[in-house]
Amino acid sequence: MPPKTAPAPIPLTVLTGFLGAGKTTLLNRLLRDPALADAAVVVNEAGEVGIDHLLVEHVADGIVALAGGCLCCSMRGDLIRTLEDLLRARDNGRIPPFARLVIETSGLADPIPILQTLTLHPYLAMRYRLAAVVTAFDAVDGPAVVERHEEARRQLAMADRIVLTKTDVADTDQLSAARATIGRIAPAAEIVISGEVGAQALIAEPPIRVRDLDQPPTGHGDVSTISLVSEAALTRRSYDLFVELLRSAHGPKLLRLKGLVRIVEEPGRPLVLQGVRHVFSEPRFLDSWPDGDPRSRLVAIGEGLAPDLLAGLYAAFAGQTAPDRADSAALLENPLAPRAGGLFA
Ligand SMILES: Nc1nc2c(ncn2[C@@H]2O[C@H](COP(=O)(O)OP(=O)(O)OP(=O)(O)O)[C@@H](O)[C@H]2O)c(=O)[nH]1
Repeated sequence: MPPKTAPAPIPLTVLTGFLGAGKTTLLNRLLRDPALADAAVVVNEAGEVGIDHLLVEHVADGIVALAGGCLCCSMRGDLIRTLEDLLRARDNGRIPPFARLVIETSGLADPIPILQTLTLHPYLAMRYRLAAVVTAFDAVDGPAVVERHEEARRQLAMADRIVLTKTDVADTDQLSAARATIGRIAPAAEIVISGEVGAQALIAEPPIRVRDLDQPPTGHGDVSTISLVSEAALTRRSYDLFVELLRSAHGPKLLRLKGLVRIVEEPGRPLVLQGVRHVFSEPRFLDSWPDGDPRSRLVAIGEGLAPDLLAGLYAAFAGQTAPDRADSAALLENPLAPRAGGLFA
């Protein structure tokens, strides 16, 4: 019998970039390309409640959601298990033999511990081959974010390829500043424009480079993630007020707010909420609840957020009154007044 040869390692792309930089939007578009039809995708989110995998529309069967923490810290063991499980399922024929793997990290991820795990784990390093690190970089906010968040700086520094996002809304000065920041932190990285790239942005392999992975993990400072799951629905009007209040009273602290919201007037389909720092996208409805679960799910990531901020505010606007909780009228009158229960602590 001829000796068994080891299977060729599966190319793996790490897609990273800070909170709201545009990773999921990019991935969603590129996965429609037949060149990525045989890709498996792992989506990691910092919140307990996963949202992103529900918004990646096209390869639902090939997507694994890893919510509940950052791959760079609490979830490293889960990443290893997930990648091993995928291999086992592939080897046993339980899932199609995917030909490449894309890992979308959470926006808060320090990429260095993730790259350490992928390149130093004996079994994973044998079965997967790091093909490229691709970083989504917000052309409008990116430079300021890099100054404040070490995670964002490392995401740039580790990149083989940087996909500049939001160039459609950036002015010339912002574009120059974004390119200058990249030139300073990642001078060797290839730069491409989000709206102009196809699947090759995730597939093409740059020349092999040596990265300095011998750096201690960066913490996430005072940044915390809070989540909410609720069966209660908001009316369109109370939804607008809820978001407006979050934005006006807590905007400076919020790095990211996203979710699916159950709306009284449209019970059959969720409204998608997307906020990145002070910028909120126009609300849009999906055609249906992506996983058949018609509950509102929200995640907020920010600095110094009170743990019960989302739950308290949402309940108030959904009309769920409680003795120790301000109702929506009181909140609108004075959103910053301290409340029993510490809603605005
Ligand atoms: N104008 C504009 N908006 C964009 C672009 N890319 C993403 N967005 C918007 O930015 C917001 C965040 O986009 P996502 O793709 O969810 O960002 P992300 O990096 O996956 O976010 P996290 O996973 O939460 O870190 C959404 O409202 C998108 O519609 C872009 O190129 N141009």
